Amino acid sequence: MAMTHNLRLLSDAIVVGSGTLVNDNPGLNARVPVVAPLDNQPTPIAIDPEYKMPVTAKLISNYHNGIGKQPILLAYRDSPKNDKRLALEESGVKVVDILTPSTPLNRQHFNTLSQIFGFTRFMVEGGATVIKSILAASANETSLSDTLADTLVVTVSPVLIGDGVSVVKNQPNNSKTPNLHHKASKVFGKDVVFVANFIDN
Ligand SMILES: NC(=O)C1=CN([C@@H]2O[C@H](COP(=O)(O)OP(=O)(O)OC[C@H]3O[C@@H](n4cnc5c(N)ncnc54)[C@H](OP(=O)(O)O)[C@@H]3O)[C@@H](O)[C@H]2O)C=CC1
Ligand SMILES: Nc1nc(O)c(N)c(N[C@@H]2O[C@H](COP(=O)(O)O)[C@@H](O)[C@H]2O)n1
Repeated sequence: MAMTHNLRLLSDAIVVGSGTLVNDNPGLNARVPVVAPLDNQPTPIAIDPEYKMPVTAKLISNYHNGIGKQPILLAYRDSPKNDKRLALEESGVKVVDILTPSTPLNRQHFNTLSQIFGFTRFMVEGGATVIKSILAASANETSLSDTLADTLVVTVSPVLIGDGVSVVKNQPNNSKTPNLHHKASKVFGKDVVFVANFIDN
């Protein structure tokens, strides 16, 4: 986890899907091991078009406690301005309507976030659904200079969890599996971390 927190510190924004948000209630701030200064914290971004984020979410309390940046929630264009959305906005969540139903996360979404907020370094933490769409978008890019994602970091822990979660199976239609170039492997405690770059198909 120390490595994860250092990666967070190197990022402008940390992206997770609503599944991770609801299951884990993550903080997504950089704690290395103590909380890094607010100016250096990444902005948490939740892809949460159904407004599943509870107003008690750690992302929100971290913001109010000065240990995390203002959280951003990505919703659909023309999303309803319903009571839940208003409650989240009143709690301090910045809602950005840039998603389109049935459209996986893609370069355009990141370009828009860069234009609005000036982010250039995104770290996509999970979960499987979001990572699958990033891998698919990266595999379908035409050249290395265009690749949406540039680095994949995989941690393998010595824990058996049954079938686990497949990241590249059941990719969206017409998408390829990205080509990867092994960059480095390192043991951290009991975990092995693999780092790979995306290369041209
Ligand atoms: N081991 C690790 O390092 C990590 C593990 N995880 C684990 O992953 C699990 C969650 O994974 P998973 O269930 O796949 O969920 P995700 O966290 O990937 O979230 C998926 C949800 O995000 C929303 N979403 C994603 N892309 C789009 C899009 N383009 N447009 C609209 N909505 C979108 C949808 O929300 P909706 O359905 O609300 O419309 C979708 O169901 C958690 O249990 C967590 O513990 C997570 C992070 C790291
Ligand atoms: N990127 C990443 N690498 C790991 O090795 C991990 N174990 C995780 N875990 C995810 O981090 C989230 C919790 O964050 P906070 O500690 O609450 O800030 C949670 O979503 C885990 O799934 N991520």
